[in-house]
Amino acid sequence: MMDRETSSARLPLVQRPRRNRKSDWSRRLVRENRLDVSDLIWPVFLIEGEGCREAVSSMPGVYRQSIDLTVAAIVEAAAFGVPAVALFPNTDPALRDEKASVALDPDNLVCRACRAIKEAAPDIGVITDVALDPYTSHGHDGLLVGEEIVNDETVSVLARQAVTQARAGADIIAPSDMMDGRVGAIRSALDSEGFQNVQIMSYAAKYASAFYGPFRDAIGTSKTLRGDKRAYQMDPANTDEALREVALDLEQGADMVMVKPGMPYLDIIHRVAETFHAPTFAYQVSGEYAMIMAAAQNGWLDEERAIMESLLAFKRAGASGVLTYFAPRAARLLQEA
Ligand SMILES: NCc1[nH]cc(CCC(=O)O)c1CC(=O)O
Ligand SMILES: [Mg+2]
Repeated sequence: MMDRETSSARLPLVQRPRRNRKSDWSRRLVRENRLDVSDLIWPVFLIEGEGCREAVSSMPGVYRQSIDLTVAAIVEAAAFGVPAVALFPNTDPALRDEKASVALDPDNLVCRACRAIKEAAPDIGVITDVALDPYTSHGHDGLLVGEEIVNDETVSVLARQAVTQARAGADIIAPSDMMDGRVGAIRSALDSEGFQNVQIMSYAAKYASAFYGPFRDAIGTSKTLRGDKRAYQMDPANTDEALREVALDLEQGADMVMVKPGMPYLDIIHRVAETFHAPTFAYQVSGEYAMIMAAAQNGWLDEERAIMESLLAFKRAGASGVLTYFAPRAARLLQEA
């Protein structure tokens, strides 16, 4: 029997939320969200050559690799069940020009990689990036005329770039440029070339963010980028505008939409998912990757726990999946768990 003093200290609570947390089996039983390998899209960086592998110094553990090594890594990721990869080329600076000519070359790095991946790993989805920044001498996503990134002229190049990628076997075209009207133009260009089944994942709400820094190191645009991208990427202060952007892209034929960056924009992901009920993806961008890795390398964070918690947060916010440089690692951790 309890003595009078102890029992009088008991709070008269009917609800004790801690009861459900008392053991692992119980926590699993009431868990609301789960991260699954099928949620992961792996962005990879390409370079020319054979057997070539270069570290991206601002992204510890991430490499730019030639097509052969990329294909081998993707075969492995596919075996773990990663459903899709996203390709980003580091173009030889000598090949970059004002018109982004290489974007339309059917034998550019991305197109060759696409064909090689489709051949070696036919069951993984290949996502190609539509934007001109890997190909322009000034590092902008569109054509620069005077001081302006011109919208409509850029859109017609983007539509041709998309068709070029579809011909190389791309499964999903992902425009990351933020020009107005590009989703509609890409949809009709794809359809008129017989690519009705090629999907569009639109970077619908992409913000002008400081968190893209390491990515620009990876594709070699940090040094060449003239000015910034605020005249086409969104103002980090805005939410309603993100909903208007998403609405426009869905009207124009986007099959999936994306919010980018990820963790600082979980509120946007949540509102987009709740409002449109369309497949909504988050991009955990290079700067987010760099933050977690830098803190972990300093011993300030538990690396694996921080990775998995950050990814689960996207699911909780309502994302259908997440583009993350941690994809192969997270896939392995999920399998071990
Ligand atoms: N088309 C540009 C593009 N596509 C993907 C990223 C960033 C991805 C990342 O930071 O991981 C960017 C950077 C930018 O807008 O300058
Ligand atoms: Mg838009």
